[in-house]
Amino acid sequence: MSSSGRRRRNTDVADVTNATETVVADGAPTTESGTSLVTEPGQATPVLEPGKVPTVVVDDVHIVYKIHGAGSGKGSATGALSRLVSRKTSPTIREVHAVKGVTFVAYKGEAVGLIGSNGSGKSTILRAIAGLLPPEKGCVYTQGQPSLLGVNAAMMNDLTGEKNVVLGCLAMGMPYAEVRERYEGIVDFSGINERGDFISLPMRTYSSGMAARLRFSIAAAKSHDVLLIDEALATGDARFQRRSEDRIRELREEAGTVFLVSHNNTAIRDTCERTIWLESGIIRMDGPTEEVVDAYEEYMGKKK
Ligand SMILES: Nc1ncnc2c1ncn2[C@@H]1O[C@H](COP(=O)(O)OP(=O)(O)OP(=O)(O)O)[C@@H](O)[C@H]1O
Repeated sequence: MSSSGRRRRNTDVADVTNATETVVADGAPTTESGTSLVTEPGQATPVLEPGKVPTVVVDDVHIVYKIHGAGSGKGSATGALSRLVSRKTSPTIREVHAVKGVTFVAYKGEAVGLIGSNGSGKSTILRAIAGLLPPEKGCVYTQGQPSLLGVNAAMMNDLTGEKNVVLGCLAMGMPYAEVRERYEGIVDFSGINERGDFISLPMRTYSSGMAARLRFSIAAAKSHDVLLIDEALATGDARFQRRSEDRIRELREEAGTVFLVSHNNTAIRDTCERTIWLESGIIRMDGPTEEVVDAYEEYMGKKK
């Protein structure tokens, strides 16, 4: 496996194994079957861990956003004058190096929390795992098709909740007969109809919490090899959060891997046994949730 280049691949476990075998060949521990990996914090290459099945391998990933037209002074008279004088026709491109050499491996049946202060790169790494952002350098390997569930995930605001449930399920590849079968369950889980027939109203009439609940309910209706959740739990009320946490546990038992990005440390503690702490695009800590969240809370306390 090459760990450089602007590439992202979806591979099966066998491909992941083959890919990582090359990387770990020089002295890193491998399993007998060679099918699983371990990552140690700050380590540059993913390493195999015995007896586990890898579902996501993030290998020295760098993500750089390029912002076009972000040159200083753009739009102002002085900016225009300086462009005229310097004869520059195109405005400057600015780069934000959001993720800087992140390496880790996630396994089947794991729920992994992603924490860190604002702008630390959590959502960016999630989008890279989902295949929505190409790495500037490094590779992401995944088992199956990862599904990203974010509070901003696209829903058709002018369509009713009902239509969005059907479209969302079809978009996840569910056959129409199964959508009809699961429809009631999804609406019940979301609790949208608890205070009236809201499901027949356009999504634009929903509060952000209601919309997030419906999104979660649609995504959670299907088993995913890799489910990526960005803050969805933070917006629901306490009862819905408990229900979502239970569902996340079930999804993990159905053989998937769940990633949860959240500023709600209680949700992270209750849902994930492993947590990765990112700061300024770099992994600061990766380990058991209790240890990592304790260290993060101490860091945030000190920062105040
Ligand atoms: N579309 C974008 N274009 C340019 N820069 C971006 C874009 N999205 C994010 N960034 C930058 O990348 C960095 C990481 O952002 P990201 O959203 O991944 O952080 P985060 O840890 O999820 O933050 P938060 O906790 O506030 O949601 C930040 O510096 C941010 O300004």
